[in-house]
Amino acid sequence: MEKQDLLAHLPEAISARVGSANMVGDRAVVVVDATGLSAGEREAVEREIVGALGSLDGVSDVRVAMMADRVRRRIIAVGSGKGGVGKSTLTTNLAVALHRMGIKVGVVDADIYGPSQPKLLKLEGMKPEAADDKLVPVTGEHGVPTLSMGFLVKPAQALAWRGPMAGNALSQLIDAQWGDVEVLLVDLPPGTGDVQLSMLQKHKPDGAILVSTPQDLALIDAARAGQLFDTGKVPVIGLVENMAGYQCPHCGEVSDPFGKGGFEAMAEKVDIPFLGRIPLALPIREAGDSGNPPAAGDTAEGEAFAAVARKVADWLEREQA
Ligand SMILES: Nc1ncnc2c1ncn2[C@@H]1O[C@H](COP(=O)(O)OP(=O)(O)OP(=O)(O)O)[C@@H](O)[C@H]1O
Repeated sequence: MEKQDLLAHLPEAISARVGSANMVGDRAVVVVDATGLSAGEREAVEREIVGALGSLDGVSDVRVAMMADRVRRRIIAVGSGKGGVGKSTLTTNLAVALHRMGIKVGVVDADIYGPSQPKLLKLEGMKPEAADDKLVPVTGEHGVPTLSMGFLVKPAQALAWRGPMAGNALSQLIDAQWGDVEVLLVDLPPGTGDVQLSMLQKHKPDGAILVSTPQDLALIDAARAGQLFDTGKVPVIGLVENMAGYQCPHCGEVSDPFGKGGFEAMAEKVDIPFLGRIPLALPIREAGDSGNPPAAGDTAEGEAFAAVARKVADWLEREQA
């Protein structure tokens, strides 16, 4: 029996998903594209195929293989020249904003020395389980599947880690059961260490977003020149200026203690797209502490993150095309 003969016995909705179907001796072997199907739907598809083909003359056994990982998953690394500039805050809010736009996004918190995604996404106390030797990301109320170094190790332990251990831990997070996640945002530790190297060598990102505060211009400029991303031939999607301008908690007026416009000019000079400006605003810090990302709401701060997310979505679309 040829593929067409076997497909003729399956409902159209199922045969449309069949990549290959052939007979190996008296066994029918069917490979199905299970992209986007839940575990229950996959079981139902498998039952139906076994039921339909198992009763045919000449078929004594049916094997169904589900190819769940046909999703073209893009990895976007979020990095910074130095710590404390809001890289984790941006990653969280970008993920929540992209999720609200209907993009299937997941977060890897690769910051071994200061994993903060469990707190930012209100996942503290949750633990990922393992299935088929792979971690299953946890998903909280913000709807973003997440895996964090914080789930694997205590920060004090991680301080003693050397390259290979950090690299292995990163691989466990990235090669996890991400299901139908299309975009994986990776919150990197600051600077250029073992995790970043491992990221470039083993899990080359499709693009990178750099975060900086306005007064770090010189630093990021210098950092960029020697940027791992450049040498690793990872396209920089753009720069985000965080803590730009101070928003008065009383009157809401924004002032610019570090000046204004220099960041954009710098982005232009080094020919990197400017993705947007996030104000230095008390609600952003408070939201981080309570695990309620502003991007989940419709405040001015939430809109600032949504604007960056729209540019990232544009990039994803262009890159796909
Ligand atoms: N735009 C902002 N307005 C006010 N507070 C902010 C803003 N962005 C970040 N913060 C606060 O600054 C602190 C550092 O932010 P965050 O942890 O996101 O930085 P990071 O670059 O990831 O740091 P690390 O190097 O520790 O990973 C946090 O307390 C966060 O709530």
